[in-house]
Amino acid sequence: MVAVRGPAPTAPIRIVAPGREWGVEPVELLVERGVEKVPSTYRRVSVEEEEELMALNDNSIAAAAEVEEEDRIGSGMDIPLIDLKEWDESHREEIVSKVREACEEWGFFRIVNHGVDVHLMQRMMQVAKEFIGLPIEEKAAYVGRPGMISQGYGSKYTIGAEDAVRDWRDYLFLWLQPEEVRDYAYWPSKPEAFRETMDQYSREVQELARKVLGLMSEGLAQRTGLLEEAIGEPPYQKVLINYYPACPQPQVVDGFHQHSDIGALTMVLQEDEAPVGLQVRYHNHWVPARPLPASFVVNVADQVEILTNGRYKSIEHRVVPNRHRSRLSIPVFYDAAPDVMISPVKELAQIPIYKQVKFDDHEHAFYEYGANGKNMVQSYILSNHPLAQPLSAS
Ligand SMILES: O=C(O)CCC(=O)C(=O)O
Ligand SMILES: [Fe+2]
Repeated sequence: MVAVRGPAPTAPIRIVAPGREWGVEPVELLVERGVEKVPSTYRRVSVEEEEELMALNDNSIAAAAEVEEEDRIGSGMDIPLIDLKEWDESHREEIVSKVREACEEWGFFRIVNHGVDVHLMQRMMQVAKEFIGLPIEEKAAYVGRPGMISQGYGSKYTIGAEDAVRDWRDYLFLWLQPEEVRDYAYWPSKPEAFRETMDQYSREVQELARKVLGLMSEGLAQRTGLLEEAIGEPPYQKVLINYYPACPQPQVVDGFHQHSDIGALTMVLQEDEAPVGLQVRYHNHWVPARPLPASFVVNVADQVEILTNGRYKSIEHRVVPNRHRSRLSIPVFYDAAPDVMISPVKELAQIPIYKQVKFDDHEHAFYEYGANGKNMVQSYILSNHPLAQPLSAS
């Protein structure tokens, strides 16, 4: 199986022999082999710590494991839900203030009646599922280049930290906008509808992201355009198809280790029938972002936190796998172009908290060292700012 040529590729097509160039073996293969204990490279909790926890919780090891898993799923809280119906008309003011409050307090919210065709959302999830369901030899044709920020199929982000603990996750990563950055060599040719669906999805979600940024700008400055202009034209767009296989020991691994997103804004489509996987940090709780049909989970990402001088929060989140079922998610990232310099917008920042950062440097640092909470954003806090000592928690 070789990479199938797509329309108008912008980079040389690489031909990969199946399974030959995995930077890291996909989690799917471990699961297929029926591992009962996760390999140590995936463990976030040592065997000793796990045993201690279990002994503390209950004499029954099995029950303790379940309790631990329940704890990770969080309590009865939920992220804000915003209905965008009539957002261009009578309800605009109300919607703008809900968006502002959600961005200030949670950094996360869910939107419904957002204007993206529900059937398109369902088709996108369906083609993603069909791609992930292909035999591993076929997916191997799209394996990403080792050693760089790469588009394609794989299981490991970090390119610098060789010994970084791995996430229980396989993924397909594609750059979507502007169209010149697409590398169609990595766009699956199966299922047949994948490319056309992704193309349409990319356009509709980008339009929605722009509108949501407009609402976020209005919440700050009574006008659209503030954040969109700072991010610049053309904005970039990337997509992940995240696949979290069922895990025999979900209590000791992360599907996606806690992180904040690096771009400006993320819009996540979750698999409806799947178990809760995404959890959002809210003060000292991990709050589950439960699947809700026809909705997107929207989150503020680092660039917007910096631009708004910390007023809108790019909040840490993580994904936990499930013992019995896999889960798919499709986040789309709205980012600045690599050479855009991001710093607090003057209009919003009498005393800037953050120094200026080039988006490219921020993005490279993320892929070099991997997701690690909010470490990167905190390192941009100006040393003479009161928040620098101690570092602000989000
Ligand atoms: O799987 C999810 O719901 C979210 C994944 C995520 O946080 C990311 O891809 O940045
Ligand atoms: Fe994320």
